[in-house]
Amino acid sequence: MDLESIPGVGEKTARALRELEAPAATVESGDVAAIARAPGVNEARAVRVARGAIRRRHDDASRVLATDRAREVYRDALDLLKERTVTDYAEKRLETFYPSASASRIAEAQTFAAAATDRDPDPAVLEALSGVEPLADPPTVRVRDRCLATADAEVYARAEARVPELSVETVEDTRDVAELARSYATVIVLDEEFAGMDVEGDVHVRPDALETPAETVPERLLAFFAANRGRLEAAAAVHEAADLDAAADLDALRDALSRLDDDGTIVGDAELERLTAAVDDLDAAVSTAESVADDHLREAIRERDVTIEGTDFLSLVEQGARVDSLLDRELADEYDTAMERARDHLVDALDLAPEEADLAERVFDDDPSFPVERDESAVSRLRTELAAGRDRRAARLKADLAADLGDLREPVEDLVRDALELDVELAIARFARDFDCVMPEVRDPAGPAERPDGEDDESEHGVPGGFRLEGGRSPLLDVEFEAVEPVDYAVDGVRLLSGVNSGGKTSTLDLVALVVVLAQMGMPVPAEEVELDRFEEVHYYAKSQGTLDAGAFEATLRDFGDLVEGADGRLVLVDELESITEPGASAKIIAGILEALSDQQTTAVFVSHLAREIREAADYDVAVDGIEAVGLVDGELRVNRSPREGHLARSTPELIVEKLAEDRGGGFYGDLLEKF
Ligand SMILES: Nc1ncnc2c1ncn2[C@@H]1O[C@H](COP(=O)(O)OP(=O)(O)OP(=O)(O)O)[C@@H](O)[C@H]1O
Repeated sequence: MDLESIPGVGEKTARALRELEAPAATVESGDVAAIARAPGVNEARAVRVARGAIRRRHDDASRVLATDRAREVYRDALDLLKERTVTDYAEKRLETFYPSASASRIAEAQTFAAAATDRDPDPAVLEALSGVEPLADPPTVRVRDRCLATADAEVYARAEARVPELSVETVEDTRDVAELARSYATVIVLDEEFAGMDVEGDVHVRPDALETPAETVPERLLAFFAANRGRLEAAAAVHEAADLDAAADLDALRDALSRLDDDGTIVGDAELERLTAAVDDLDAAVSTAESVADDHLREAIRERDVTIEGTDFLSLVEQGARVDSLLDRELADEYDTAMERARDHLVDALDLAPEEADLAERVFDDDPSFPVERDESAVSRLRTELAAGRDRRAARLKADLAADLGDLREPVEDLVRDALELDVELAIARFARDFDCVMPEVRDPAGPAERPDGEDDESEHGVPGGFRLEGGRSPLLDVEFEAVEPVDYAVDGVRLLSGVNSGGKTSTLDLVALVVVLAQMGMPVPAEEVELDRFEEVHYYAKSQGTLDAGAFEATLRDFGDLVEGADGRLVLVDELESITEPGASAKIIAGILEALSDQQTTAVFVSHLAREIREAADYDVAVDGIEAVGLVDGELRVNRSPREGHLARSTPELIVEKLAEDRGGGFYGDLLEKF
């Protein structure tokens, strides 16, 4: 696959991605953590790469978010979802969902989101998720008692690259190998031609050693699993709590992890522990054994009358003969007992096996002496034997464990990824529950032939183009979600939206934008029912803060000039454009924009307080909807939040004048009311 054909992937990123084990599959998987393992590719870039891969898959060059405010709404939508994740992974992964104008992309994302909303966001699962993170590669462990050897320069280079844990040595002949065998406990020769050589030491000829790293450097697997223990245990717990099918055998995984220490060494093997302790305690145990023997002898001597014959006494004095000979003769039995006790102590204290006990016997020889003396060379032999036993056992256990872990290595990648992906799904599920969402119906927009100008095209759903939402409630309002009043609104074509102050006009535009953006991301939307055309672009303009100076005004007019050019398939939402300049000019400008848009397949809502003036300035019959006040209650307006179609809502001042006129029975207020 040509990675550079992914939108946004240049030569440099492509090169980095090629370092991944399976570049094409990884990029396509959307697994942002896996993509971010490419050197120099951070998470933000990984998200862009994953999105680029989605775009390429769907041949989707759409740029739905056409204005700053539209992009803000997307950020808000994303935040609502991201707030409901547990893991960083899921936060990043959610960013791969973008509002698209591609039918197949929206359908794909909808399938994912629909399955996600069926998930149960059980607190136990969320709790377990808190420990899950993408698997990490621990730093390379250096193994110093083993080396690789080869006579071939190419093999040498390959070995260095593939097995950085071991030294790679160059050998020319068997003599060189023998030399290495004296410095390393194990030598692995990579060249076939050395097969059958007769060299002393632990030397193996294994031409496949580079292809079987689990055997060659079991330490690598052990270090990987040790470093990722917490994440793996958490991922296993997530699968159990969520009752998910696990990609790896969880019992086997737990068993393997229980045999592994955090530093990558083996634990839980009684024999290895015995041998390790025996080596460590050998010196202390021999000293204690000496004391045991000495104590016994001291006691025995103290209680004994020893008669020395004159000749013996003479030889003691004259020839410097040792008292040991006396000991031997006089206390032979006691000495034997003392030695036996010393040996027994050694065997007991070190928990020695029978063949080791034979070696231990020799630590205390039969030559009597007082105090008792160990045979250093026997101690050293025993130590060598025990250490060799320990190392052999450790190596075998490591190899066994590595074989078990080798079988788990790939499945655990899936295990962790599935747990992390579950977090993505649960965030969507929680979003859908928290805001009573529904899956919207995103329709193919009718082409010009199907929607002839000026005629209503009643589609098979009974609704013309544009959008129709029922019971929409925006989670972005400044009131508690429970207090948000549902809004129904359907728009086909170009509309002016009038309404009382603070009636909810801006909030309605926000709701429409949010619903459309979420819908085209493939996500559920906060409403009871929603149908919409698939929009090519969303142009949302927020209310400008005050009148613009000449330069900014010109720039804004240019924006709208561009907007009305080829506006087919666009959703245009504009909030109080009149605030950019003085009201008379504003009404004319808005009327002109509406005219231009009404000739096209555009869905537009312009919020304005100048609906009447705009209508007068326009040379076609501008459709006006209104958010109307139901009345004034205790000085506060009660409004119906759902815009009424074809209704110019009265303004707040008009409503207040009307109330005064009613209260006072006409008069000045009655005359004033006439003017509206
Ligand atoms: N659907 C709703 N449910 C509950 N409260 C709402 C709803 N819509 C709007 N509001 C409340 O009304 C306030 C004003 O809404 P908004 O700013 O949308 O009104 P507006 O008609 O655009 O006002 P203005 O004419 O002053 O620009 C919001 O801040 C919110 O508190």
